[in-house]
Amino acid sequence: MSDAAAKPGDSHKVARAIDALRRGWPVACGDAHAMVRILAVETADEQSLAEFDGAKPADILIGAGRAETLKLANQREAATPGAPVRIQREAWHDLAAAIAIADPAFDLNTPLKGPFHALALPQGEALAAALKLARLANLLPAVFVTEAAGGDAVTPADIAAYDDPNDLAIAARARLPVAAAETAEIIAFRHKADAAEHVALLIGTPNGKAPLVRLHSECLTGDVLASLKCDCGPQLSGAMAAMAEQGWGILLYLRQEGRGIGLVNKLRAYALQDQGFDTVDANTRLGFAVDERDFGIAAKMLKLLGQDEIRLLTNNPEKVAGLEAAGIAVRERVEHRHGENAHNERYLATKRDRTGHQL
Ligand SMILES: Nc1nc2c(ncn2[C@@H]2O[C@H](COP(=O)(O)OP(=O)(O)OP(=O)(O)O)[C@@H](O)[C@H]2O)c(=O)[nH]1
Ligand SMILES: [Zn+2]
Repeated sequence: MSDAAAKPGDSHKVARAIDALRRGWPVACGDAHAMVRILAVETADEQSLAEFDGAKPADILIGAGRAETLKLANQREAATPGAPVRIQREAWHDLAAAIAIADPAFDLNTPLKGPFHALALPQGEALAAALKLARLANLLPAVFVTEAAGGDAVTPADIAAYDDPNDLAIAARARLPVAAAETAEIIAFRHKADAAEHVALLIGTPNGKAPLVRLHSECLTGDVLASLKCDCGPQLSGAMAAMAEQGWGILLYLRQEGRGIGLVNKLRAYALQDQGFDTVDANTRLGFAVDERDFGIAAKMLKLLGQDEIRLLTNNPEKVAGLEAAGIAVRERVEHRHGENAHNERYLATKRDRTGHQL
């Protein structure tokens, strides 16, 4: 098997695998212990599935949160919404049926009948890595899966190392006067594996004190379109105003759209919210964790800026814990409430009641 020779944490292989999944091409994933081949359900077509299936139809791998909606219990780690659940493919599971298993959008119109049979997961590590690969590709965590006999594969170790915050570096910086503050500097960061460029906006002038910091996760709908479904737009401008007023602050604009599930999946979550599910249940019904973000990236950005003691504008204790775990001392949590309206009332109530936000 050639992966014994490959260097661990091979980001080229992961990048190629992500690209392949998005294009609807099969990918081999695993190591010397267990290896599988996968094909993303969302990007498969009749022909690619027929080629992939071979003599025995490939099974379907989904996230445990989605499996719960389908009334499927996982044998392992059923409590983790993102854990893999392997469904035995039955004769009636054609591509359309597989898409209905993967995507909850049509659950209410065409309830899935089942019964579904979950299989044991002897290749658990390879299967968990396969689902992480689909998530890194911003696809639904749902893939066709079949055993692979060996050959060149992307390994769980490659995938685990792929989004390592230590691979982040400052790429460019320039003065950027903004409406909130004429004295400001923008700094762009690049990650060797990821095309998404994170940004820091330094507002005002360092004064030797712990800066006021805001971790803002990208929200195209809120930041650009002024969506009323969330509080992101007003929180963004509110953070810049607070920093300008204090004379020294750092806004981190993190390219973690939709709490890390990507724009398309966030809009799928919105469609589920139109059906009555809240923001937490919408994420888990899609097979994602409630929050897929990794605040290690933000911590690394702060360290590259020479700041390891901060005051944080947030209502989310997970942000404080995530930064502290990554070596940033959060000296103070500063409440950050902005932009409540009739459309985001339920969203904010869900944050307060179900995700521990201090609202
Ligand atoms: N998946 C998903 N993401 C959402 C939803 N609504 C907003 N978001 C995303 O949530 C992120 C905004 O989170 P933040 O502003 O960091 O808010 P927070 O984690 O609640 O914490 P604070 O605002 O700091 O208290 C953005 O990436 C949005 O795109 C939703 O219903 N589903
Ligand atoms: Zn938003």
